[in-house]
Amino acid sequence: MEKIIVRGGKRLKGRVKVYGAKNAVLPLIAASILASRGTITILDTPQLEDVKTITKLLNELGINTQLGDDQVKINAEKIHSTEAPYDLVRKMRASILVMGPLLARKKHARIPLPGGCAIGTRPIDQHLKGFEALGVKLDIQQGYVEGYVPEKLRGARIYLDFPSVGATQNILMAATLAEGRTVIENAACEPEIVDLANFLNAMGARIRGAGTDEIRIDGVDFLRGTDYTVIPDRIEAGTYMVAAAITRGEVFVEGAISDHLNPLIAKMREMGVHVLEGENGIHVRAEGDLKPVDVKTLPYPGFPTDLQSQMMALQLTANGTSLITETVFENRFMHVEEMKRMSAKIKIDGRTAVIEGGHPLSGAQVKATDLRAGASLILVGMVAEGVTEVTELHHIDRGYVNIVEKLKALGADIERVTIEDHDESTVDHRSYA
Ligand SMILES: CC(=O)N[C@H]1[C@@H](OP(=O)(O)OP(=O)(O)OC[C@H]2O[C@@H](n3ccc(=O)[nH]c3=O)[C@H](O)[C@@H]2O)O[C@H](CO)[C@@H](O)[C@@H]1O
Ligand SMILES: C=C(OP(=O)(O)O)C(=O)O
Repeated sequence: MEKIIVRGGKRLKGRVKVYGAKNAVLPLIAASILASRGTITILDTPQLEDVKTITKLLNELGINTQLGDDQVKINAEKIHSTEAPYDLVRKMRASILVMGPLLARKKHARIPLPGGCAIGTRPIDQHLKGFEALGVKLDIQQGYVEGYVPEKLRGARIYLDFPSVGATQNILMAATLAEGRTVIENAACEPEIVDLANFLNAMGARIRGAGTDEIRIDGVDFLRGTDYTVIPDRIEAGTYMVAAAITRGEVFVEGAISDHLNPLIAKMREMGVHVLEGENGIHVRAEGDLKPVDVKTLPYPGFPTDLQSQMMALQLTANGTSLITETVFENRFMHVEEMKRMSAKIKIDGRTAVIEGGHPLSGAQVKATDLRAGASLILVGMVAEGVTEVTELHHIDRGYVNIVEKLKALGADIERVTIEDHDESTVDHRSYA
């Protein structure tokens, strides 16, 4: 078993560089399925477990991939299969993003239903509604969703009931090769959507309006390979910004794009954290008392749910009562019970967490209940008295490369260790996403 061991009390200082965005690169890799000519190279690709999982998934479809140190090369000229294996999909919900590209390219896809996960039920009804509007026939049986295109995909006007990031991406990808115009209304506006549209346009697609709530796609006959650099990870950047503030340190987060992080920057400033937005990154400095602040998670440009637990860690160090209302996922407070083991004073009232800041925190043995929860427990550990041990690291590895090394370089007392565990089963029963 692996653990991250943190000893609290160190002030972080220095410079940390963010990698390419997990939530941008996964859809780009899925979208590569659409390129029937030439090779795609995605630069600044982070070496995350999720990236390895989706490239393996492409390999299962017969697609050639080469994952290098900071790039992935994909040649999807030949595709042998249109069925995604359950073992890969259960590891990573973003696997569902291969469905739109497969339907567009091969007129068929059979994908295991991704199911729920720790943070919520996460249905895919909006993805499926979009596919049906484009002319896909769907059949759901034995835990799989199967789609086929009897004739051609045809452009349509699709209104999303909620601006789902994944549904917007899946429909956008399918529509690139549909006949005529598709309009996605109430589309998600996240920077990762804009990045996907820019990537598809570089492949020869005709997409306008990405980044607004109405995206128009005019179908083309084929897409081709291109070289493309993925955007920096705003959630990784935000995590290091909080790491600087929570330890009352001073850190330059290189590569962070402030436009992508406006809600976090605004809330940190309300708390009294000094945030300087530069061209090449964001400088964060904090000292002394911080003020409590109320936060509500929302689709972009609102406060991101993926930074909710990290923000909660910071609120624990503010003087007074803060609130967090989680409106995106119905069960994204799993970290609260773990934080309570570290003496955090938090109460949950429905979708709102009431955080009593300013009380001493103590190190404890805790487990990462999901990806961002894992990061937030490390953050609390950095200001807790004594030793914190975080387990279930497979969650953290889905989204953070070298988090221990990066925090150590900033001065944190942190290490990752492997403990012999004789009772451990040899069968991997872990569910990841
Ligand atoms: C790989 C990736 O990019 N993951 C991100 C993506 O996830 P993901 O794309 O899964 O998130 P969505 O925006 O789709 O989900 C938001 C909400 O919509 C609901 N919903 C979604 C689709 C659907 O068909 N029906 C439905 O009800 C979900 O259950 C959830 O409550 O956006 C989330 C919201 O910013 C982030 O937290 C995830 O990190
Ligand atoms: C929830 C997340 O990812 P996923 O959608 O892949 O589970 C995340 O990145 O915080």
